[in-house]
Amino acid sequence: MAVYTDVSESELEAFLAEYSVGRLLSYKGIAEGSENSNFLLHTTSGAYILTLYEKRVDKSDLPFFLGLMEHLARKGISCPLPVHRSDGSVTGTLAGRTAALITFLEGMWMRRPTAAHCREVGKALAGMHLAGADFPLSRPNALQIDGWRKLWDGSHARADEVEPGLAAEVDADFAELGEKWPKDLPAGVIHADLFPDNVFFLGEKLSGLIDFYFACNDFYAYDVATCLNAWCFEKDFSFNLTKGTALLAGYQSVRPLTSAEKEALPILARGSALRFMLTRLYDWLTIPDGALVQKRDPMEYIRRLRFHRRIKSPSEYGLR
Ligand SMILES: Nc1ncnc2c1ncn2[C@@H]1O[C@H](COP(=O)(O)OP(=O)(O)O)[C@@H](O)[C@H]1O
Ligand SMILES: N[C@@H](CCOP(=O)(O)O)C(=O)O
Repeated sequence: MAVYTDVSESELEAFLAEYSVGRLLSYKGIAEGSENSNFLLHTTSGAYILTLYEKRVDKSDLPFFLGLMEHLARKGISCPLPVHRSDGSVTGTLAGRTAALITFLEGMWMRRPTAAHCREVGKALAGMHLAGADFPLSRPNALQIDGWRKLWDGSHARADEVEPGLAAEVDADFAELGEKWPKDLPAGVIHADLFPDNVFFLGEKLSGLIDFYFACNDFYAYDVATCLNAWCFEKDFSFNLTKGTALLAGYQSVRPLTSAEKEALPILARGSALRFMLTRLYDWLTIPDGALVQKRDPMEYIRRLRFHRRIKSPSEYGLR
């Protein structure tokens, strides 16, 4: 459920009066998503998404996130476009929250992506990396190793409640990743959360990317590694080599990886699995049952971590 804040019709109409989007016809909360409150709106000029930013989004990051969507859309990437208000700004206040209106993207996310979808997502990710290269703003990745440590410090004492031995197992990952994490790879603006629920398709054709609220500056290959984790594992946690091959070939058809990036892929995939395991674990242990925030299973990413620890060569991901 991702409607944390209720919005009344009269306050929404007052908010919309600052936009040239016509008259409000209908609005409803969207159950999907986890960080913010989202509503689907229909007005006499079309469909829009209204987002009320909740407490996990730092408001000072909004110019980066919304500016990035605008920059990418201008460069031909299919993603939502923030709608400007009459004073030129892209955010206002609604129901006590900072809020923005963005354009509606057609399509749906794939619950069971195929290799063809993986290839498309690889191409789109590389296209986004190239298009973001001259975006003038930057935002450090708060979820790099120091950020992971903070999450781990808040979870370590109770980690063995999820699986006995987990605390020691993950301590060893931290030690190894701290030592082996690459220092210098091609970097720029990355999406950082390009999971299937953030990519829309119309049939097998990718229709757009959404949810840029983790976007930041980091290694491009780290974004590729995140996609391998999110798109290429099956429900039984086996890695699907056909999907990995398709995703990496799709990416490289637009932006070939350097040999240093290829070599770093196993460690980046392991780090990315640890990052998502940690945010999930932290939420799992700290969010009370019955709260509105959607809790995701950290074990899914522990299983991926174990897979990456055994990788001997990047070719095991399907890299050519
Ligand atoms: N521009 C958009 N066009 C169409 N649907 C959207 C758009 N943005 C968000 N949505 C819908 O809202 C849901 C939640 O959006 P998302 O940005 O992932 O939220 P959160 O940041 O809270 O996770 C998506 O799964 C999708 O159904
Ligand atoms: N993709 C993350 C959670 C972030 O959720 P989103 O709804 O903002 O995409 C995970 O799976 O752990």
